[in-house]
Amino acid sequence: MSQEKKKLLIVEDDLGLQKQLRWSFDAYEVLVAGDRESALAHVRRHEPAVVTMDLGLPPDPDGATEGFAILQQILALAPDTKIIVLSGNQDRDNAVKAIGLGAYDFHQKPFDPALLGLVIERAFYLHELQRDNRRMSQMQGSSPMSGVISRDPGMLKVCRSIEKVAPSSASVMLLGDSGTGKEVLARALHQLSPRQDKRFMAINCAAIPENLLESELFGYEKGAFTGAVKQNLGKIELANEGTFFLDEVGDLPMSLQAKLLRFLQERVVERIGGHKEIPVDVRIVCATHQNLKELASAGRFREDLYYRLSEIVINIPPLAERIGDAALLAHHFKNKFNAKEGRSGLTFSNEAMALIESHGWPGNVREMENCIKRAVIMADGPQISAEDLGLSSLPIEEEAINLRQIRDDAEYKAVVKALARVDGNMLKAAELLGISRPTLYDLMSRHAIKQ
Ligand SMILES: Nc1ncnc2c1ncn2[C@@H]1O[C@H](COP(=O)(O)OP(=O)(O)OP(=O)(O)O)[C@@H](O)[C@H]1O
Repeated sequence: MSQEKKKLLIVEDDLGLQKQLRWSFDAYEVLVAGDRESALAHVRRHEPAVVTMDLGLPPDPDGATEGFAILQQILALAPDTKIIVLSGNQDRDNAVKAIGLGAYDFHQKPFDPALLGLVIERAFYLHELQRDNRRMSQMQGSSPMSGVISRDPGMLKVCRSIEKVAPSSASVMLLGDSGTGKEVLARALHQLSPRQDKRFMAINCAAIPENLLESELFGYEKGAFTGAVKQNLGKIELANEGTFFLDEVGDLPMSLQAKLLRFLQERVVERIGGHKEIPVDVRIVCATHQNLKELASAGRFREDLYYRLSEIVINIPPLAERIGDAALLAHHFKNKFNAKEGRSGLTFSNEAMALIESHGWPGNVREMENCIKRAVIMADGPQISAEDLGLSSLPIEEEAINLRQIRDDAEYKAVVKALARVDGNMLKAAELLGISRPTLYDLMSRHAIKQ
């Protein structure tokens, strides 16, 4: 099946450069425009996700007024378009101004095909990500994933994995720290599976004493032990045809690990005190914050059970590693508790937001939820102050959201990391970064990085 090529629009009046760009990026469907009219016609007709453009275009080939005008018109027509400005050495200021007008990035002429290729690839990636994100938020309310608030690429990947594995019957293991949303995701998986109309039963292996856990899982017959005055079905049996969620499975005692394994192999349960094998059809989802592989090699978790439970493993990133999610979730919970507490219009002060963004959130989303709940109750005026959050750390310097600064920081970090990884070998570092050696030298001198 032929896959449709992604569309890249090149706005350039120099015929030689047009050709060069077309050749360099033939992995895309390249559209070319030499002036405003044809550029806008292509945008209307093909809606390219990424545009590269020269600012000096007729009727102002030596200035940037026409380039700026086209840039603004493209963004007015298709605001999500990622526009990469190709600028000469002398019009760097204009390129920066173009970023201020909404361009995605700029790249210096003469262009380096490998480096520009990377920038273009990243722009397509970002465009796709934003489209997926919008699709997700449009589905809000109707999709089982709507309860999972995130814009972080890692977390969105997790959501996509859940959507992918949900229709199968594979057992899924969710790995993540406490409060990262393992249960929310397990429920979403159930809702997206063909078992959605049946029960979702959950049990937390760490919260139930060992002697009760067995009867909770497998049930018991009347008279099985003192106090067993009537028959009681276990959670596994109750989940028949549905999904059974074993939270904190790493805390399952050894004796029950053997019993669970037997169930997974034979798919029958025997109630305590009973003599009948009862067939049960459940989809198993489990979760833990522990390193089960380590537990297995330390002899505290059965390896055979581990492999049975982990047909598909999904790693959930901690909140501190999710880009932009702290602020997003804070707003989400603030709106939720505002509505609950009847406090409309409550906002965060700048200091409170800076603190939210800089806090490490060791308790992840649960800590955030509790913190914002408290803050909504504590806030006196129309704003939530940093004190209302009740967090011990003080706000650190406000994080930069200036695009240029962020890009500079990222560039600096990538170069330093690449050099460190290859022990200072320039050729290898350039290869790793996907740029030419001269470009690497340029970057190093710009960021004052010593060889
Ligand atoms: N991405 C998210 N968007 C919105 N709410 C979330 C998200 N992740 C978690 N929550 C909320 O945070 C709380 C904790 O989530 P959950 O119980 O799923 O975490 P967990 O990883 O299972 O925790 P534990 O390991 O301690 O059982 C819940 O109230 C849940 O609704």
